[in-house]
Parts: sequence; structure tokens; C-alpha cells
Amino acid sequence: MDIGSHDQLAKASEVILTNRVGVHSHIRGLGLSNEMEPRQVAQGLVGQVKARKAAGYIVKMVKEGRVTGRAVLIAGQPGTGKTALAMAIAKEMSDGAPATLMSASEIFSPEVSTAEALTQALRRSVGIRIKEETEIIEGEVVEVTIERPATTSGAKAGRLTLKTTEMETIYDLGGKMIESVIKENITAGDIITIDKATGRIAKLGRSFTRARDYDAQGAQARFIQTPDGELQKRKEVTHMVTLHDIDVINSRQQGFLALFSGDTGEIKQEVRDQINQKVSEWKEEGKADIVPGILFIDEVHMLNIECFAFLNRALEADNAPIVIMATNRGITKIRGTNELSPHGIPMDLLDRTLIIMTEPYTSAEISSILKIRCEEEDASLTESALSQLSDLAKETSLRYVMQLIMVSKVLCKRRKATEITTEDVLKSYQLFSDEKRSEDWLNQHADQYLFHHSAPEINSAAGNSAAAVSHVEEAMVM
Ligand SMILES: Nc1ncnc2c1ncn2[C@@H]1O[C@H](COP(=O)(O)OP(=O)(O)OP(=O)(O)O)[C@@H](O)[C@H]1O
Repeated sequence: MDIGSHDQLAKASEVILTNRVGVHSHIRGLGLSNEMEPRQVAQGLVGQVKARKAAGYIVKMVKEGRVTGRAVLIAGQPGTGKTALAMAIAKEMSDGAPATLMSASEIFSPEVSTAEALTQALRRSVGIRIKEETEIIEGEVVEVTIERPATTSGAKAGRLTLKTTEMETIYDLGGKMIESVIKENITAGDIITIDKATGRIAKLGRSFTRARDYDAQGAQARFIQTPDGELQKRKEVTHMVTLHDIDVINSRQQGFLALFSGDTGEIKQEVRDQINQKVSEWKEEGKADIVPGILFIDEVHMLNIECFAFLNRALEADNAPIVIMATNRGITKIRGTNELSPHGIPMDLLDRTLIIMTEPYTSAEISSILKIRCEEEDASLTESALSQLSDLAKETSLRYVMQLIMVSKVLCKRRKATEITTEDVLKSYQLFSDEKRSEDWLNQHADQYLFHHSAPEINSAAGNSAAAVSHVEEAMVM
């Protein structure tokens, strides 16, 4: 069999190692200093300092658990980083309270009502930190013996001797435990814990007394003291689940498997009432803490008046999460009505909302964002190609230009070069139209299309964009 040349194999492994790069994958946090001051470029975010600082205060309040049921609106022109900001907030929260990110259109589905979908989203954003005492066995492994059966059908038998500084015990191992011991590669001298309820084995490190046993210890070998006292101990562990997880597990017709399929259907109000009551009992008994998190609803203008009324009410409930909304709409109709309102959001909800405005980027900021994106997409480009992309972003949009990076990279690779040049950028710009050029095209060829409505304001916008595009083309030909 021909297993392929070295080159072919190298190419195949290159494909396997390729990481998928998402549109916001470069965002790692809000990039704030300890004093809550945003750095101009940090953790993948560029500029937008006022909005980042405001977002930082929201995160701080949520982390301190001091607020519940607030509404925040991130408003700004398209492509000014509203979703990027929400992603950064979610990253900042990653180790604590839950953060749910969704688009308003996800609320509408044939399976569940909008009220149910919103309730599920809200309850997914409230965490319950459950404290539990579990029994563990903790000690240093003195000896592990696993007897393999002579026939394939026979069961394995095993014994594990563990000790502390004060005692030593031999445990018989069942089939599952034997598997864990083999998988974790447990050997004499390891300090381990065994969760008695689940049988899960965790390696804590190697015993100091064995530090000189082998010359070749792994670089990360962690040496620790042999535990003292009893082998069996009680330890407090905490788990974080969301209210929605508890709802699903307790909703009989769903079962916990619905958590994996995401197909939870409607959950009865009685189930939720019982769970709320149980959770407040746990809270009073000190067994659990309620941790309200964040629900981010992008494109919030897509919600209709009923959804807004529902949200308004839901925010008044105890332990409601912070609802962060984002929109790029100006003064527009509230869906489901003929009423105009700023951002398409009813005034009563706007009135209780903290608004964070995002501002358009300067040329230098656009250039910085593009540079970060090129690094993220592993694309190296010449200085002139970068400034050409920045110019194009001003004429078209930041989003469109970000897409050109990947196309230019493919073109560059095809001509076996390593650095994207202005020619690659120009070619990709000519291959893929931006929104303004496609609109311009439609207006020019209106008579060849079906159902073409020529709106005067669209025509004038297209006229401007045509001028802008020809200006870019001129600049690129030079
Ligand atoms: N300040 C920033 N720093 C780094 N990347 C950014 C910044 N702002 C925007 N981006 C990136 O630019 C792209 C467009 O931004 P984003 O989707 O966040 O805009 P938006 O304001 O949500 O737009 P829309 O109103 O159209 O939904 C994304 O890939 C985003 O990650």
C-alpha cells in the first residue's frame, strides 16, 4: 500500500491541525487594569475605552453578587464592537456566574412560546452554587496489584494499598476502579484521592519520600507530603449548576438527556415553583448560594412588544440575571406596534436601562483591529497591504474587510508566497462584492431583476458608495 510521500503526509497533518477561527475568537477579555482602566489595546480589544470601562463595572457588580434584575443596553452603529464587548464580558465571567449569549431571533420557534423561550434563557443565566460534603479516601499509594485473567472472559482483580503517616489499609478494587487506576497510570509513591460516591481517582502529586527513587522524573512532577490522619475524610466540594439545568432534570417528561439535545420543550410552571422553593430552602440552610449571571440578547430590536413586556416584568423577580441587550437601530418601530421608539425598545424598558454607547473607530483603531485579526488568522501581510485594508474598511465596512483577510491568504498561498501583498487584497476585493457595490449593481441593472423597488434614499446612498468604491479602485491602481 502506498502510504504517500513525506510531503503529502505533512500536508495532511497541516489540515488536521488547522484551528477554526471564529469572528470574535481574538477577544479574550475586557483588557482592563486592576484599577478598572482600559488599556488602548489589550486582550484582543482595541479602543472603545468608555464602553469597556462601563462594561467592567457591570462585570464587577455581577461578580460581587450585589445586583440582580438590571437591564443594560449596548447601542451603536453596525460593526462598532457591541457583540465583541458582550463576548469580552462573558470571558471575564467564565469562572463564576453563568453568562448566556443569544440572538433575539432565537426566541421565536414553532416548538415553544416566546415566554417559555425567554424564561429558559433567563433561568440559564442564574447559577446555583451547591455545597456538598463528600467522603474521600486520600493517601499515598504503597502498592497496586492488578491480576489479569487467564481467559479474555474472566474479570480482572486488583488491590490497592494506601497509607497516611498514621495508618495503612488494603482496598479491593472493582472493575471500574481498575480501569481508572490504569487510565490515570497510578503507581507506588503517588498521592491520590478517591471520591467514594463516584469512584473518581485524582492524582495530587508524588510523595516527597519517593523524590529520589528515579533519575528521570517528569519536569512537572509535583512533590507533596504524605497526608496525615485518617485515610477517609470528609471534604466540602462546590458545584455550579443553572436554574434551567435543575428545571430540566426535574421535569419528568424531559429527563436530563434533554440537557444534551437542547430540546427541552415547555417546562411546567409548577415544576419551576417547586424548584424555586427548594432552592430558597437550600439557601436558608446554607447548602446553596444563588448567583445571578448575565443574559446577553443581541439584535434586541427583533423582540416584539409582548417579549419586551415579559422582560420588563421578569427583571423585577428576585434573583433575576442582568440582561444585556445590543442593537444598531436608531429611532424605529417597536415590533408588533406602529409606535416609534429609540432603538425600537419601549420607553418603559428603556427608562430602567443603563445605556452604553459604542463609537465609530478611528483609522488607527481599525488598523489595530485588522492587525489582531491577521495574527488570529495566521496571515502575515505587508505594511502597504495592511494600510490598503484599513482604507477599504473606511470605504466599505470593518466586517467585509475582515473577510477579505482569509481570501487574500488563500490567494497568497496559491502563488506560493508567504506574505499577503496589495495585489492579493485587490484581487479578493474584485472577487467578492461588498454590500454597497451589490446595491449599486442592483440599481444599475434594475430592469433585469424581478420585484425591484427603487427607493430614492437607497439610490442616493448607492450613488455615494459608487463614488467611494471608484475612489478606492483609483487608489489601488496607482
Ligand atoms: N474594539 C474592538 N476590538 C477588537 N475587535 C473588534 C472591536 N470591535 C469590533 N471588533 C470585531 O469587529 C467585528 C465586528 O464587530 P461586532 O460584530 O462586535 O459589531 P457589532 O457592533 O455587534 O455590529 P452589529 O451592530 O452589526 O451587530 C467582529 O469580528 C469583532 O470581533
